Amino acid sequence: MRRQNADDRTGRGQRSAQMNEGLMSLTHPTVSQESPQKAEPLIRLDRISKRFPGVVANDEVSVDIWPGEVHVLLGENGAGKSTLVGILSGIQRPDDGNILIDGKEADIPTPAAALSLGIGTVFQHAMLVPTLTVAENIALGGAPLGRPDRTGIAGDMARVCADLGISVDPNAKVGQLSLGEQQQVEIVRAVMRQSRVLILDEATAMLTPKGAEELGALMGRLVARGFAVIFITHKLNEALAYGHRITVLRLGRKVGELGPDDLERLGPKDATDEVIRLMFGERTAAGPGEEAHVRRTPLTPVPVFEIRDLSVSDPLVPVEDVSFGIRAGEIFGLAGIDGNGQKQFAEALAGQRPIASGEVILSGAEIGHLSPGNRRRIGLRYVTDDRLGEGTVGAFPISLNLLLKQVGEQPFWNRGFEQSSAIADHARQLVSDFDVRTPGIETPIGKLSGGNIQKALLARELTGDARVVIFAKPTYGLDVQNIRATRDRIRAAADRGLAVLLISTDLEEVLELSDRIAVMSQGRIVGTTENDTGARTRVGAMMSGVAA
Ligand SMILES: Nc1ncnc2c1ncn2[C@@H]1O[C@H](COP(=O)(O)OP(=O)(O)OP(=O)(O)O)[C@@H](O)[C@H]1O
Repeated sequence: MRRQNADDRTGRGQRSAQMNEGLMSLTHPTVSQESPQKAEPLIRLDRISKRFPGVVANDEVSVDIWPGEVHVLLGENGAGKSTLVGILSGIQRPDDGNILIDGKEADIPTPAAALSLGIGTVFQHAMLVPTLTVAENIALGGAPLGRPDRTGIAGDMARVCADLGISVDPNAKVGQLSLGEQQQVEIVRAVMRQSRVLILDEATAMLTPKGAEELGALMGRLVARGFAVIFITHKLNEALAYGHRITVLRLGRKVGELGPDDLERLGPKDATDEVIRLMFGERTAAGPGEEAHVRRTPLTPVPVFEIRDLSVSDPLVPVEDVSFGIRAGEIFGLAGIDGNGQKQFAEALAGQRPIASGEVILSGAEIGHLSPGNRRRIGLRYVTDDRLGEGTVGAFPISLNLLLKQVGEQPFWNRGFEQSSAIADHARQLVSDFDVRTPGIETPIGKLSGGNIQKALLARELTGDARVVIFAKPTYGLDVQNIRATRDRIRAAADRGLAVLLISTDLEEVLELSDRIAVMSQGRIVGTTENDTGARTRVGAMMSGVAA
């Protein structure tokens, strides 16, 4: 892990003056190199609030963005980071609060407005046209620096690239560049459009370790030249290696900020501990009925569901060598930041994706070669997080959706003929048992609220001869009541003796329900722990890429 010295970090170092002259005159007439840490921040977000139905994504968040600093935004999935930068980049409008740029109140109604205010955004997946060259992409959407001609653009680009230490061929087709190089092109484009603030939203998430390191070094060079960088990451080592200031968000609120002095004083180890405490520390607000995890039924000694050395091919996140077992009555939590292979893993277990190698064993029998339907018949159930896409057919009535995985089977179909009264009886029973609020069983399921669709999915997957249930992000996007109802169902399923795999990006949920917890990162299990005292910190550390 590399930390820059204080001069580097504030951009006050001697090297900046001459080195930057060319670039600064080209791009940055307003940022003073003498004192980037002047009294006024470049951007002040003042008590910004943003609400979505059922959730406060940003709750009076105040953040100052200084030139010459990489400002890291940290927080669990759903903490409110993307909403906050979305407000800055003109994608979202705040409900309350003010944005000040250079001390003056600013309105950012559109992405174009953000650009014209000097705020550029670089996304995880580069937003360039792959069939065009680098220079053509840079010229797209308006000529940077008022230069309509290609030669002029190429000249400006060469200067910016040279100054930032980037070597990209302007004539190369973007589709042939690595993702890291594409992001560099986006940064060059933003600089050439006179951006003063660069937002990098999980820009390192898809990069190789080398690509991430190069991007980190480039961020360092940018801030040394007086730019401000807002960097969102889930990796603590990156936050501490490249960040000069760290703001931690939790459940939409700002829960802490470590400035350059704090980071210097604490050093990497104590700063890591402090950030983990802020991100995952004591529960801030217990929801109704939330309580510490209590085991209610004794577990069987032998796992009923076992995964041995399972690997799943995937171009983005391959799953590698995953092994664990779940006993009847046990809830095994699989925590992790979204997009770390959980979906690929769950789909492979459910039979929706081929397994590259390894075994899936249910009650002693290897089932990895079985179709999804046959896995279901022997008791394996999968509650997908894609409720409307993969889990249900929106235009079909509830009654049919409740039987979607049993179409053609007795007693609901007989020699290909629908048995309407059996289907209706079954639907009425489940709608009543699972409290699905609907005008009727013939209502298209797509017309129901998210919470009621989830109830119908649970009804379908938890009834019959279920023995193992895999839940993928089961409460994602639900309101508080439906979250409670879903968690109660999960616990009740385990209490009935089912083996439960709970895949969730919500650490509170995993801690509330699980007996044991594993963390998946980049397709691998990076650690497993009992859900006992200290589990929160251990799991939080593993989720942030810090060894527990
Ligand atoms: N367009 C939207 N409509 C409804 N809810 C939304 C919308 N955008 C975000 N949310 C909700 O707002 C909350 C904050 O989301 P946000 O994406 O800002 O978090 P985040 O910290 O960026 O998470 P992640 O690390 O997963 O990207 C979440 O509960 C999310 O579900």
